[in-house]
Amino acid sequence: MIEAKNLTKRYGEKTAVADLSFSVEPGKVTGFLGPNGAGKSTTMRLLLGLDRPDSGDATIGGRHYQDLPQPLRVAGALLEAKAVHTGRSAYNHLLCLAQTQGLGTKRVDEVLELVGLKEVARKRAGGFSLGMGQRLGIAAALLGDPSVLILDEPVNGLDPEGILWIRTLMKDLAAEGRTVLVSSHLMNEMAVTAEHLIVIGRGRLVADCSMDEFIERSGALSVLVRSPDAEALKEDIARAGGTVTQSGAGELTVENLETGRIGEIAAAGGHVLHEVVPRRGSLEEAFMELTRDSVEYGATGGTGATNGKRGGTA
Ligand SMILES: Nc1ncnc2c1ncn2[C@@H]1O[C@H](COP(=O)(O)OP(=O)(O)OP(=O)(O)O)[C@@H](O)[C@H]1O
Repeated sequence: MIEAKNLTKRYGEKTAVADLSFSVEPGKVTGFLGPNGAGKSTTMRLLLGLDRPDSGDATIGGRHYQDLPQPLRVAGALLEAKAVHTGRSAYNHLLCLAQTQGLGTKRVDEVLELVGLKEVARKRAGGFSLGMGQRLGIAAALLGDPSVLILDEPVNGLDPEGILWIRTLMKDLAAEGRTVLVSSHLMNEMAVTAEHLIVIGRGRLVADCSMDEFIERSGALSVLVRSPDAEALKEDIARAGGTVTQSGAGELTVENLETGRIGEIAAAGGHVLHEVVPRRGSLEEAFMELTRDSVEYGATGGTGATNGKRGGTA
């Protein structure tokens, strides 16, 4: 279990994280979302004791990360910027890490196998592609067989096969009862990976709820209607208070009215219906809707500021 209590972190004038509280439960993948510059990486660094909060507290399993005697056995992390000694082989990189925690060479071989780097284990990590570097970072996170995983953009640089692999891995790790906190900008990927969401904007909590609840809360619901009488039906639906747009020949998209009510309107007007399908909004739509006021570096209406963040290392 990860706990953040009233975390606040300032960099000069800039408040990166503001009075942020949440807890991450074991047994499910929790997605950590927020627009660029929202404070996700800073929060992860605070959780891992890589930065000190100005106020508040961050604990993993009830203890500060920096107080854990063998931290890799409790929490594994992948942060955005990699800290691999470029001259070292993947094997030696992991072996050095393992030795600091009293872990043997057997575990190094196991994680190399698990992340699919066995064949290139003796090659210089500096020559690795972005995707291979991510796999090595994930291997390092898994080295101590930890009960908590904190992964910042783990799918970054991975090809479709790699993305599917990490998705399955995260779900399996959660199903084993581990706590998995993962950030990503890929909404479609998050939608099929995370069960719970913590969403922040401008360093503050925007939502802490299940994926389903988050999408429902945004109100991004519509109904797809197919009818040979689309033109006439469209007028009846609009008269009944529905927001209706013609999305194709004989196809309508209706907002503000539920499927049952649309069926009643069609029956009352004698319109034939071929299809009435409720359409749940996407995570992307919900995210855009609920974080609209928290976007710091948007394409329009922004301040023109650039993201002046510094890379972190783990
Ligand atoms: N070391 C630092 N010094 C100064 N400002 C920083 C530092 N680290 C982060 N910031 C600022 O704090 C804010 C939050 O940054 P952070 O990297 O945590 O956001 P993020 O949600 O991870 O963003 P992204 O999605 O772009 O990776 C940003 O405005 C960033 O510029």
